[in-house]
Amino acid sequence: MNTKRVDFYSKALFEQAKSVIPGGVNSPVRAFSLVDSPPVFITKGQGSHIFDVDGNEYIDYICSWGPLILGHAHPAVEKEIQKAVSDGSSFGLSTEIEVKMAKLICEIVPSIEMVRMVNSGTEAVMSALRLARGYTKRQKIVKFQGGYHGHADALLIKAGSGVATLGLPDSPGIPNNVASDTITLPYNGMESIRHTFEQFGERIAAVIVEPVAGNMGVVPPNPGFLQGLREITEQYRSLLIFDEVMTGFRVDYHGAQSLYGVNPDITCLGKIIGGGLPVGAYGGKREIMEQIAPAGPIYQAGTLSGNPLAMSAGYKTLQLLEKIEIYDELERKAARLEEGFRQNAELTSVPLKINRVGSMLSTFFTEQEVVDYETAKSSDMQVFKKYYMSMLNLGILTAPTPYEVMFISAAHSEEDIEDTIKAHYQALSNVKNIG
Ligand SMILES: Cc1ncc(COP(=O)(O)O)c(C=O)c1O
Ligand SMILES: N[C@H](C=O)CCC(=O)O
Repeated sequence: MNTKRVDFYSKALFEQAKSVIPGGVNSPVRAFSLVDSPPVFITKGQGSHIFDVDGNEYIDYICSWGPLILGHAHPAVEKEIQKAVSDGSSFGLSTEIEVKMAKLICEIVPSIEMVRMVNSGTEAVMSALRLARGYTKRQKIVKFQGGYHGHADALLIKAGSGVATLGLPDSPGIPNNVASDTITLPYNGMESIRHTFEQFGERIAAVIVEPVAGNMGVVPPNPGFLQGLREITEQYRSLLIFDEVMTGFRVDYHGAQSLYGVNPDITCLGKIIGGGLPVGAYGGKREIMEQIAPAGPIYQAGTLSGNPLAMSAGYKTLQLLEKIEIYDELERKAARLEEGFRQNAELTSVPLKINRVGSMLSTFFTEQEVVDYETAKSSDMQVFKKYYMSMLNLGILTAPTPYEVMFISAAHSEEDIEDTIKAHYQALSNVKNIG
């Protein structure tokens, strides 16, 4: 671990970047704006560790915001990508690996009978909404406050992730008529869902939900919440869309839908299924999926969709994840991290709530249980900033906002976990000024 972190080159690069890239970054969460620090500029990742242009080394819990469940530069995944690229990087035509990938996803994810590959989670969700609206011939969509589903117009409303981090209201540029068809409700708030369906049920095309919320920090579904959504959508013949872009192959090999025993009509995937390359997918019941062109009339297309490099990296990743021990190991390491963090909070008397589902973990500086966006927002930002910079200076890289997740990967070693717990103790002590 680092003893003294320098950020000279990161600072200089950020200054250059700001003159040619809006805000100096290609995605807002990378700007580190909340923690008043220049962002780290990365040179390479290896296993659980990542290195920046200033020569700092960190234990990485961002893991590319979720895809790297096997860690950076996994040798078998790297080999598949190299093998694929030597035959050409894109054809814009069909390949065998796309068929293998689709078959594998249909085998693994319980509710998926057919799947269409796209290039990002945003695209997957955007296409799933069009499909839901086209299939049901209804307009309205229900989403949850603090839920993030990418940056499609219809869903960039009361969103989590970078939108919450920057404290932005709903984004300018979204047509009023689009926004007016999106209903936002509190996560885990079954009462308000019932009420909404009583009012608008016949006009609701779909409810979209992160089955474990991960873009306001981790917020697990209350017992019965997902089942409740399934029942009410069936009752009103609306579709239930699980956005498993983050949770798919992360909280369970078969997805959150298997973990909680609820089958949605449509599932959105991304992140892990690309093995670190750009990807997305949406899939579901045959009857619904066959509405997509050219099988049906609902149009959706993509020059790079099913890209052979992304398919090869993703296919190999899913094959490697099939070993049940991987998820047991992830659970064990994440549970140890949670336990260490709890002990540190007790020892330092820092109010801390920890939410965790499998290898997704979040900490909130609050006394309140975090069950939705309102309670997530009770996390003390000043404390977070101080804590965050201490962790970074101690060589632990986590998301620079409480509205994201710590991802534990198969590459994190016992030593990494113990080092992180020690750093956490030091960071909490700094917060209390007792260290
Ligand atoms: C749950 C969820 N859905 C959708 C997205 C959008 O995916 P992408 O960033 O690949 O467009 C993300 C992450 O960004 C996500 O966490
Ligand atoms: N929370 C986002 C996805 O999960 C983080 C990735 C991004 O927006 O850059």
